[in-house]
Formats: sequence, structure tokens, C-alpha cells
Amino acid sequence: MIKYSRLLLNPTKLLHTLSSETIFALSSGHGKCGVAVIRVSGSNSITALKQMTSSKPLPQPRVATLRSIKDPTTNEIIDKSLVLWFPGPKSFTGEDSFELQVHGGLAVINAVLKALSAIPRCRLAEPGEFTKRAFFNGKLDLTEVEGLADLLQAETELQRKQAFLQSQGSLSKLYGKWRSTLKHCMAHIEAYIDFEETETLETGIIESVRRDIEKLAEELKAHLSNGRRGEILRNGVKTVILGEPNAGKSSLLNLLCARPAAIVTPIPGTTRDVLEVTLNIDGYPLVLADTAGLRARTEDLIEQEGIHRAIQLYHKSDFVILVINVERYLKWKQQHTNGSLKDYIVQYVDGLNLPKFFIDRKNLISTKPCVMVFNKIDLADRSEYIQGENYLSISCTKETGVDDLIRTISQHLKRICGEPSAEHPSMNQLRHREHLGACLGHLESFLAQHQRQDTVLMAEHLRKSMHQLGKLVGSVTAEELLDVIFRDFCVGK
Ligand SMILES: Nc1nc2c(ncn2[C@@H]2O[C@H](COP(=O)(O)OP(=O)(O)OP(=O)(O)O)[C@@H](O)[C@H]2O)c(=O)[nH]1
Ligand SMILES: [K+]
Ligand SMILES: [Mg+2]
Repeated sequence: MIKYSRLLLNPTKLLHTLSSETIFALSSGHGKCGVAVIRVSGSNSITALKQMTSSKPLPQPRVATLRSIKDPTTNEIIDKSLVLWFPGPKSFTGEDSFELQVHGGLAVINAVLKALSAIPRCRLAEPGEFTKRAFFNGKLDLTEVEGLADLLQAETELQRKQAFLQSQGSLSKLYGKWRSTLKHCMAHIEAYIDFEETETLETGIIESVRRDIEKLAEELKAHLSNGRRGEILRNGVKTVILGEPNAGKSSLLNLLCARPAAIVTPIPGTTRDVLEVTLNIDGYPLVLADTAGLRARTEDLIEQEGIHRAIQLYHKSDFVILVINVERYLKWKQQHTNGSLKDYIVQYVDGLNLPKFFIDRKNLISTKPCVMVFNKIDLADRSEYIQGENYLSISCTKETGVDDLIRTISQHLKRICGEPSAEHPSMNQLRHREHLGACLGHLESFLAQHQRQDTVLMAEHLRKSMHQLGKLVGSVTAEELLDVIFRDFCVGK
């Protein structure tokens, strides 16, 4: 767990140090490209822009204007470029800033950056520095900054959606609403303490505060107990393929990622190390891991370690794909003519020797989201196809049943991650969980003190819970915490 420094910042002082320098950076990606965007921000932007454009009048704010770009030291024209001028505070950073859209060749970019560095008080930006300035100028709060960082990292459609909504303030709206409830309650409690003796305040004020806090605590609890949806979507759904040796786990991984990522052989015990691939299924990120086949007894030390790792991974996973070899099931059935599919699954799972495994034997419901896949269906009769909400038949070699499997996985992912929405945003970081948990703790202490009618302690707990919410949206913050957030940005953002 990250321990945040208790050092409180003085935002105004820091802002002053930050913006005494003008920063610039290549904001578009590195490497050859058609157009490259170079961003400049800070109090010396006007000088920089004038010097780079032969002292021509500044372009109209926010209107793309074609200008020759000049190196002020040599007076040589570097390129012709579109210039966008954003006078502060109506800019991304809140400072005077401008953007140059130059041709994307390496030499052009380097020449423009070199020219900018020769202008007094201009220097190359650090990673995330533009966003840091936007934060200190009150353009974004911390949850919005985090949303923006996630937007830059998002790899799938639903990750993008969650990050975009957050960057547009979905979480800060919710947390802001809670904060204003708290502020309101605090004002009332403090007024009550001040005026208690004169009895000028209406009675029942404490009761109404209690009701508000009770409601708020309920909302926080619901928000905290949403099954880590937002966090799982942000990090990818950790999915583990489990099953006996030779069930076809590696074949399944290869089939799903459409490349021979894992070694497949007829030798049981082929896979030992955990192998992970990342997939995008209907916009949901799936982190899929192939593991060693599980069996109760093996003399092979390497295989034992592989099994140990598979079981560890099972504990950390959000979703399980259990692979069962149809061939072995059919053999079992010949010997157990009265045995049902359920009997087989129960004894199969027992054979895997997973610690207190996930299965409720009566209903065959697992404690973790799970799909059971009967593989090698090509070796069975059509009549042996096993299909149900949680059982599927596939053949990795013949590639049959794959569409159904992907559809089923997708339904699970939808349940696990939910659909990001502006109205019901999910928190998606451990940081959120920690501060909201602490906030809830103080609200509960408030309610306990209410029973003892200790108004002074009640006010103290409200103040502390407010402090926790403040850490989320960034009104109360610490330098270390900021570094954690901003280091995820690249230079130029
Ligand atoms: N007939 C048939 N054979 C399959 C199918 N899927 C996999 N196999 C074969 O079964 C054998 C084992 O496949 P793997 O993918 O290595 O199985 P595994 O579960 O990863 O095995 P371990 O890593 O040893 O635990 C290989 O010879 C595969 O070609 C299938 O759908 N039909
Ligand atoms: K194998
Ligand atoms: Mg394998």
C-alpha cells in the first residue's frame, strides 16, 4: 500500500514556481508522421510565439492560422505551420499557451524544439507537466486528471468510455455532491455547538444531520461494494484457464488469441510457467493466463511448481475458464452408466485438488465467475454435445464452438465489469477505495458518537471524513500523491 506523505502543499506557492517557466514539448507521438503537434505553455508564450513567427500580430485566439515558423537565433525559416493561440485562462493549462502543427519529420520537430529552447525562460516539459499546471490552475480535479491518464492508456472501448466519463467529471460530480452534503452537515453541527446554550437554534437539527449522514453512509457503502467493477475494467479482467493435464488449455489460449503463443504437445504436463496474453473481447479487456495442468500427484519438481503457480493465480483471478476433456468424460461414463454430468464435474473438480475449490456441489455454482468448457468434442458423437448456460462444447483443433464460447465469455465480462455510465460512475482505483473506506469509517464513528450525544466528537468525525473526500478530488493533497498520479503521463500531456 502506498503511504501518502502528510505534508500539505501550498498550491499557490507551488503554482508560482511551476509557471515562472514556460514549457514546451512534442505532444503528438514520436516517430515519423504527417503532422506533429508541439505545445507551449507559460507566461512567456507570447514572446515565444512572436519570436517564432517574425513578430507578426498574434493569431486570433483559438483560430488555426498559417504562419512561417522561424528560428529566432538564425532567422532561418524552419517550416510553415498552423498556429493555434490560446490566451489564458481559456486554455488547457489555464496559462497562455499555443500549439504548432508542423510537418512530422524528425528534423523539423528537432529544429522547432531547439528554437524554442533558445527563447528565455523556456524549457522542455516534464512528463505530465501540462496536466499538472491544469490541475493547479483549477481546470481539472484529481479524479479528472486520473481519468485523463486512463484515457491515454485505454486499450479497449469500454476502458475508453470509463476513462472519458471520469475525465469529464463523472466521479468528481458524485464526490463533490457528497462533499457538499458533508459541508452542510458540518456547518449545522458547528452552529449547534456554538448556539446550544442560547437555544436560538431550532431543535431537531442534530436529527436531520444524522439522517443525512446515515443516507450518505449508505450511498458510500453501495459505491464501495460494487464488486470492484471499475477497478477490474481499468486493469483488465484477470482470467485463468484451469484443467487437468492435456485437457487442451494451451490449445484454447492459442485459439482465443489467434496465434501459437503457448506450446501444445500430446505430452501431459507440457505447460509449467504461467503464460499471459491480453485480449479485447467486445470492448472488454481480458488478461488471459494459461497454466500447468492440475493433478494431485506428480514427482516432477518443475510441474509441482507450475501447479502451485496455477493455484496462486486462481486465487487472484476475477474469472475462470475450466477446461474438461470430453474424451475422458465419455470413458468415465462407460464405467459409470448411472453417473450424471454433474457427478463427473464434481469428481473432476475434486481431482484437480484445488484448495476448497469454488464449487457448490449441489448446484454446481462456483464462487468465482466461471465457464466450463468441454474440449475435444470432435472425438465425440453429436449426441454427446454438452451445452448449457455455463457448459460449452468446443473443439480447439476443429475450431468449433468458438463463437458460442466468446459470446459466453463476453456475457460474463459484462456482468463482471458493468457498463460505464455517467449517472453511476464506478471508482476504479485502490486510491479511491482507501479514501472512501476511511471516509465511511468516520461517518460510522459519527453515528456512534451521535448515540452518545457527543457533539464535539461528532463534528470532529465529520471534519475527518471531509478530509478524506478532499484527498480524492484534490482539495487536500500531498506531493507524493501527486507524483503517483502524474507519473503515468507522457511528456507533452
Ligand atoms: N482431437 C482433439 N485434440 C485436441 C483438441 N485440443 C487439443 N488437443 C490435443 O490435445 C493435446 C494436449 O493439448 P494442450 O493444449 O497441450 O493441452 P494442455 O491442457 O495445455 O496440456 P498441459 O499443458 O500438458 O496441461 C495436444 O496433442 C492437442 O493437439 C481438440 O479439440 N481435439
Ligand atoms: K499437453
Ligand atoms: Mg498446456
